[in-house]
Amino acid sequence: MIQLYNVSKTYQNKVQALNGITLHINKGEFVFLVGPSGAGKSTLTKLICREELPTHGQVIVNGRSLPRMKNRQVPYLRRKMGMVYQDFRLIPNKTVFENVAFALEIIGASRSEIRQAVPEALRMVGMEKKLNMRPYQLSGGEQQRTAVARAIVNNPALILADEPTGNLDPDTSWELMKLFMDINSLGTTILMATHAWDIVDEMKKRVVQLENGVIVRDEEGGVYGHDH
Ligand SMILES: Nc1ncnc2c1ncn2[C@@H]1O[C@H](COP(=O)(O)OP(=O)(O)OP(=O)(O)O)[C@@H](O)[C@H]1O
Repeated sequence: MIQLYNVSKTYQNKVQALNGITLHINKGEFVFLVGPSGAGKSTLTKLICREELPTHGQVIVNGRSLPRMKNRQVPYLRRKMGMVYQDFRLIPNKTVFENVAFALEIIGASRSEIRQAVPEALRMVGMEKKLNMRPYQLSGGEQQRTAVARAIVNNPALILADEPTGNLDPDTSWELMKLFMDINSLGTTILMATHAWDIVDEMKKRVVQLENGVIVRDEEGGVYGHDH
């Protein structure tokens, strides 16, 4: 599903964020991306959703080469992926329902598709009773659940999550992780950058560790590591 070959990324200010990364992720995997701040985790996720382009190397997602992809094809790539961020990124003046529906509206879904898919996604994350509330009326955990509903409403093959529990307390973080596990068990591939070492240690999934822009460990059933 995701193949990176010898990928490097140097930003315009000459900071080299990634240096010769080769990584393959298969359909259905759950992969944690760990490593100290500045190691290159966010940069890696940005290359996979083509928010950034590599300076060198190849990035292939769903069989398509992203560096070669034309800008106008990017929306089609993004339809097959859902993104979840640390800061939720909900639209403040839209309700829970409208936030999730918006992900479908921008890809031209019909009203009947929206009426069917949005309540389904909200049920999956346990937000079906709060569909008329706005983000400021919700707890952090509820906001992130809404963001997860928005990420899954289009049935994506892949979810990219960048520190999704970074703003949540431990109990809420665990509830969210259970939700990600449920989504993964239905076949969705998940790549999650995180500093939540206790969650990584407990879940025993594949762990890819970055340090200074290189992969220093790639381990099935791994733990977070020693830098915490
Ligand atoms: N848009 C940018 N322009 C210039 N440098 C950047 C940019 N984005 C990231 N960097 C630099 O690239 C390096 C890797 O950053 P990145 O955000 O990928 O790390 P990270 O592992 O996600 O860190 P954190 O855990 O703190 O989120 C850092 O040195 C960072 O300052």
